[in-house]
Amino acid sequence: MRSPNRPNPTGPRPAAPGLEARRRAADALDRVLRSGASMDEALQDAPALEPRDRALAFHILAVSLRRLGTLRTLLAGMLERGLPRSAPRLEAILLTGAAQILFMDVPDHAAVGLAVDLARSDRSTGGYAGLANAVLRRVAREGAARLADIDPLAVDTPDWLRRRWIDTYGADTAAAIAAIHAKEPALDISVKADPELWAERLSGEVLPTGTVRVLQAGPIRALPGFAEGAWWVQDAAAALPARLLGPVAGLRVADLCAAPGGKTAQLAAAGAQVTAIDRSGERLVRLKENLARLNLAATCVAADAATYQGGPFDAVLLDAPCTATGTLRRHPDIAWSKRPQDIATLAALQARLLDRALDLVRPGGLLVYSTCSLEREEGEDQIARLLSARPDAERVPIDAKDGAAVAAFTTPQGDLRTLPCDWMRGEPERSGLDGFFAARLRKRD
Ligand SMILES: C[S@@+](CC[C@H](N)C(=O)[O-])C[C@H]1O[C@@H](n2cnc3c(N)ncnc32)[C@H](O)[C@@H]1O
Repeated sequence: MRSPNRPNPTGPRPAAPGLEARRRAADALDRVLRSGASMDEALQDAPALEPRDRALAFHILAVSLRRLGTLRTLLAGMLERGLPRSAPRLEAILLTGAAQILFMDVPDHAAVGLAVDLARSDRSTGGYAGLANAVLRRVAREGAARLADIDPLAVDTPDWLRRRWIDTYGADTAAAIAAIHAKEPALDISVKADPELWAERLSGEVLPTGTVRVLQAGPIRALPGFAEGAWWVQDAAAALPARLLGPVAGLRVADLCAAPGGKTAQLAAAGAQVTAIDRSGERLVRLKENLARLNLAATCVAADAATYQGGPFDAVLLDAPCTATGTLRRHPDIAWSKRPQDIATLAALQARLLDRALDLVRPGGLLVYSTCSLEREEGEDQIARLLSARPDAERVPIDAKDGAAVAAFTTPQGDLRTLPCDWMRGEPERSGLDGFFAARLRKRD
């Protein structure tokens, strides 16, 4: 590994090991921050990387976004003249370098050396390689101590979200949500059968709701059981809404916003005849690939669910598009890409979808509505509106019959609400789950 002090040799040198993963992480961070791309979008267009390098690039990107406010505060205190305007990409190199030094298991000299190589290799940042070297060496020397003066809860959540969460859930819970966001979440998977066996094979544990939680995962496709389709990736909270439909074997079930198909897979694995509908043809391709790997079947339809003509169905699941503010543990980019006004736009779409979803249920059939949002407008308020507007809908409260672990998340109204800071189980890495809302309704006969 090159030391950051070594003189720059003339002529082309072979790329240092790990440089490509760092380049990809810095490029992706730059895209997320400057053009609002999602983490997946920012990483997917790039030419193929070795799975290990891709996993590393993803990890560096996720940590940089998770601790963005902390890293920016720290760097601002070390850049006497601020960031050079002529080299905006330098910020991404410094952020990803500092993230590796402070929050990842990367030797300081490797993180500094590779960031300097990266700066040098790009025309716009080449002139600032010395600055990158000096700043990141300072981060390595002083960063950990300076972290003590930065309140991650104040800087790593955008103001508008933090204020909303304090209003809705209270200051202590908002602080607990922000604290769990600082930690990397475990890999959660849903298994087709035999969770105990897969927990053992993957050195994981079975959670009270049946999800298997794996702490040391590495590249997902290389894990036992992936290629043979024994399981799929699904957060423990995301696995709950489909279960609220109860036994579905032999029932005709519509999954209205289905892609990439986590809930479709649950319903199909439980024996339902599933019609999986999604507006995005591209995402439906992923759903079909996922079902093929899992050897599960569903009828797939590319359509706008708000105007879809079909059914009636015995049961409908509407996992509506939302701001996804409950998923910041896994998608920290959302904190920085969503805007307050997105809530009203999505809430209007959710209301239309919910009305149509109820139309598609046969009299006496069940409808489950869910979103992975912490915002009331996308959860509790939607159901209050539907129940007051539609006399043909009644709530079927979630209770102990749904299992004690699920019933633990029930609201006073009988809906389900999980928060990222729920399920604190010792170490933060073993704790938490996505923030979800779900309600179960019956269409009156
Ligand atoms: C939260 S994701 C669904 C996740 C999925 N249920 C799962 O468990 O894997 C929302 C999905 O809604 C789709 N969508 C958005 N608007 C839609 C509409 N009007 N009709 C149908 N699908 C829509 C998006 O393409 C996206 O795939």
